[in-house]
Amino acid sequence: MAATRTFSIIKPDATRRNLTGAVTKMLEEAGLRVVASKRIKMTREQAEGFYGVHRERPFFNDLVEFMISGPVVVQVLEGENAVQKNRDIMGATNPANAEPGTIRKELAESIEANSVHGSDSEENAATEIAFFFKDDEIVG
Ligand SMILES: Nc1ncnc2c1ncn2[C@@H]1O[C@H](COP(=O)(O)OP(=O)(O)OP(=O)(O)O)[C@@H](O)[C@H]1O
Repeated sequence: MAATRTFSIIKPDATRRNLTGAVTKMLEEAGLRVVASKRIKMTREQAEGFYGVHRERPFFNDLVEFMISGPVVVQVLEGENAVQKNRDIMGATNPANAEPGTIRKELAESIEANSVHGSDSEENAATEIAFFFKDDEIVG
């Protein structure tokens, strides 16, 4: 099967606790290759745009504040079935419900401060990658 791509964010709770390496190691051990990576401070406009689908949810404002509360690492991941592989290693949104061995079970703090984001479809992955990366920043 051909390699596909997904988009990942290492969230501020993880960068704050120096877990960028630990998260990346778990992604790599799950069979994903990091083909682009940069550490950025998201602007409010970026966070609101990125999470626009959640605009009407009660947790939207807190989520935006959290995502701009510190640096994040945005990444493009490549591998066979990359979207699903990443969702599997991330674990459930709420770390309390996540399987042992997943990033959120092992490393996350709470349902909001849950250490990672990962695209939920190939279509969204393409949109999210284009939101943060130019084509020539991705080196497969
Ligand atoms: N009930 C909630 N309270 C606070 N924050 C929440 C809640 N539900 C979701 N979030 C936050 O919003 C993000 C997006 O929610 P979504 O339902 O899309 O979860 P997800 O698909 O597992 O996570 P992500 O989109 O970040 O990969 C979650 O990762 C989490 O940080």
